[in-house]
Amino acid sequence: MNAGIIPYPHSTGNPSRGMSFELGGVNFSYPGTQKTSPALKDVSLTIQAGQLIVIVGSNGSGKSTLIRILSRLYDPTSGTVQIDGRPSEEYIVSDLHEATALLSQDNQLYPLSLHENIGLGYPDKVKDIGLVQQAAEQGGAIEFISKLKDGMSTFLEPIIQPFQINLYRNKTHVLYKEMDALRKNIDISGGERQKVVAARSFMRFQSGKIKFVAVDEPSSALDAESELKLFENLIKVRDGKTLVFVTHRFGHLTKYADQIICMKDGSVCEVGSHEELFNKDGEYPKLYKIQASAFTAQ
Ligand SMILES: Nc1ncnc2c1ncn2[C@@H]1O[C@H](COP(=O)(O)OP(=O)(O)OP(=O)(O)O)[C@@H](O)[C@H]1O
Repeated sequence: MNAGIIPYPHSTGNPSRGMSFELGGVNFSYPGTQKTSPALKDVSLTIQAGQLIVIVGSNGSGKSTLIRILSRLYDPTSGTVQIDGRPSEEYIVSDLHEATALLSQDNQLYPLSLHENIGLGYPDKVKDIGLVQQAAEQGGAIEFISKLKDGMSTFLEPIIQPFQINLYRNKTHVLYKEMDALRKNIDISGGERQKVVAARSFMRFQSGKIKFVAVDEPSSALDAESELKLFENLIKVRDGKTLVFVTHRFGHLTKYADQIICMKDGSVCEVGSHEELFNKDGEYPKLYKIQASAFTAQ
């Protein structure tokens, strides 16, 4: 990856409205991949600052890869990416990452309390109980956290291995009871993990540095109602941010979108609003109708 020297945000573009993107003829193959066709093929598109974009398409069509290029986790194999009107490689990569909140299935939780896991989104304010609580609510995590005996203080995945070696056969040892309690880790579900990570993103928003929010398929872990709530809460704080959402669920998301980007086999096959795309004989109405029929079929 090319490391630039220009800080972000920069006076070019209008970062106060969110990050803008312009992709020209982007091709991308994963390093060392066995696949003969690239993950992205000749992708050209424009995302204006502050827009709400929804990316749809069938499995393997390149949605997550596009998000990774926009988030500058990878540079294209060929083609150009402009951010706020400048080649993306001119910027300091860590600055771009600091201005980006990426919410995906890959997100990590740490062996810390739930409070700390959320507060880490904005370390300067980790001790601000009210702010962390608010982020937990916005991420949709507060409901399940309030049902835990220790609430926000619940510790996730404690690392006990190094301490238990001399204890596990000695049940009378004074520390055995402590160790036994620790061993009963709080194991939270995939959807609950996603909500904690979402809460951490809302905490990051408090820093005022986030200009681009990418949400990659929370629906694989979140139920429909939780996804809708997360989406509504993101909409409430979207001011000054560009929001890109990848989803397999159509409806509320796609109807709100300024632009829907529909992908097929690594290429962008259609771009437009729900109304524009729905009335054409293309991939979008096909995917939409397949999904609708799954709910209406007897
Ligand atoms: N880390 C990786 N290494 C190699 N190939 C990858 C990697 N991630 C994705 N691919 C390949 O790149 C192509 C596009 O994948 P991508 O994950 O972007 O699709 P997607 O539209 O997000 O799919 P899905 O809806 O299944 O999540 C696929 O052929 C996939 O197998």
